[in-house]
Amino acid sequence: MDKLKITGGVPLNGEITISGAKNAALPILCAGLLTAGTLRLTNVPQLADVKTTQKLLQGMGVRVMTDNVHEYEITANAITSLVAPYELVKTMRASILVLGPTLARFGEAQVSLPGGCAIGARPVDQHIKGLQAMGAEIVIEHGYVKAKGKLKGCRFRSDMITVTGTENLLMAAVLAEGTTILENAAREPEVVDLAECLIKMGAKISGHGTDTITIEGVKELHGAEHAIVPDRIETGTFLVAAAATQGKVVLRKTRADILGAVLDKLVEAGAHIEAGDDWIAIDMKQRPKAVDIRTLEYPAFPTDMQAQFMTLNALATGSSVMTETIFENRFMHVPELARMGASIKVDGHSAFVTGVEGFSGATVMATDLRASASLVIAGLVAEGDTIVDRIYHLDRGYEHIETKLGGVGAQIERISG
Ligand SMILES: CC(=O)N[C@H]1[C@@H](OP(=O)(O)OP(=O)(O)OC[C@H]2O[C@@H](n3ccc(=O)[nH]c3=O)[C@H](O)[C@@H]2O)O[C@H](CO)[C@@H](O)[C@@H]1O
Ligand SMILES: C=C(OP(=O)(O)O)C(=O)O
Repeated sequence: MDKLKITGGVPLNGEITISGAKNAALPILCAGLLTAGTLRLTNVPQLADVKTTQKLLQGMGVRVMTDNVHEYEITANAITSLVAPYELVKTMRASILVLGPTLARFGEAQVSLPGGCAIGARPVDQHIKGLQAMGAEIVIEHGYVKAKGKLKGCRFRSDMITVTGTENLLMAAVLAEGTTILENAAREPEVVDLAECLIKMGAKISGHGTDTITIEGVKELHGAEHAIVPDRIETGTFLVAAAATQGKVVLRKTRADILGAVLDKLVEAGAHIEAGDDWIAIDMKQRPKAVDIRTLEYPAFPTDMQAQFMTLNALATGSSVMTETIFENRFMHVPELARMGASIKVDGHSAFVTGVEGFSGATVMATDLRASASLVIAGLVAEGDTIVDRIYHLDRGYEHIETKLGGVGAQIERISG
């Protein structure tokens, strides 16, 4: 199992190029199932989750051509299986995203139920309820969601806002007969990116980016070309890393307009931020000030940035309250940060953080992606060496994190094992 070794204490300085968003690339790769034409994608991040999606699609008979860097061509013109097996779904929950498009195009699909994960139970009941509202017959058997039927447009209001749920239903609705209205829909930029790609493929969609998406079903979609939106969470992670180390960094090929809540909190913490069309610069001259955080659906503060801000708050002057409202168990980084000297008390959905002047390096491990990122940031600041174990979580969502951080001065190396 690979590890990262980080020797802390160097302020980050320089430029980092941001990759395409994991959470947009995964649904958009699955959207390739909706057409016999070729979907050409650029700015696809090189991530373990993208490779898993590639395997999943190939296992269904989809032709996936890639330059193994950032370009993919997906052609689903000779499907051989309508099944997403447990072996792949268990390594990546987002595999559930093949359910909607496969059912919509082929009238049948079987996807292993993802089950819970470290950050919460994460059921997919709303995905299922929405597809049933569109006329699908669904049974859960032997751990699989087995769906069949011809989909018809409907009005569906989900019980809560769900990102992949909205994406699954959106992909199902584009080929359903008639009009579908998705109410209480997720507004995340990755949902918008998927909708824009589907429109290029011939789908009729309006209202994406609002809480009501209207989809007029079409008979078939065609091939298209699409560039994946920049990763706002990777961007935010490097911004926090720069702030925590009191550094000065420019992030290229990214977008400030989809990072509003995160940038506001960095400014509140004392960072100087400038941004242009496709870059963001941060300059942090002093120890951060503590900022209260409450995670919520977009456009509010993202749950996927909570752990990284916890590290920043743990090093700040003053104390803060951080409330997690999206996932019921997303404080797994707290005991690991405590091993490095952080002072954090958790009570229910809130963490009470008292800033300390510094951390000391330690061997730490995490059980999810963003928790791992928070530990890397802590290691960049800590005195001495930090070993971050189980970095397969990081490799799911950060492209060459050690190379990118090393390029701005961090002393970080991957130890293969
Ligand atoms: C691949 C991807 O895009 N992952 C993102 C996506 O995950 P994901 O789409 O899985 O997260 P959801 O938006 O669905 O989850 C939000 C909340 O709704 C609950 N829920 C969801 C669906 C459902 O059918 N029933 C139900 O109860 C979940 O357990 C959770 O408590 O959005 C999350 C919230 O922004 C992010 O943290 C993830 O990075
Ligand atoms: C929770 C995350 O991802 P996933 O939904 O793929 O587990 C994340 O990206 O932080």
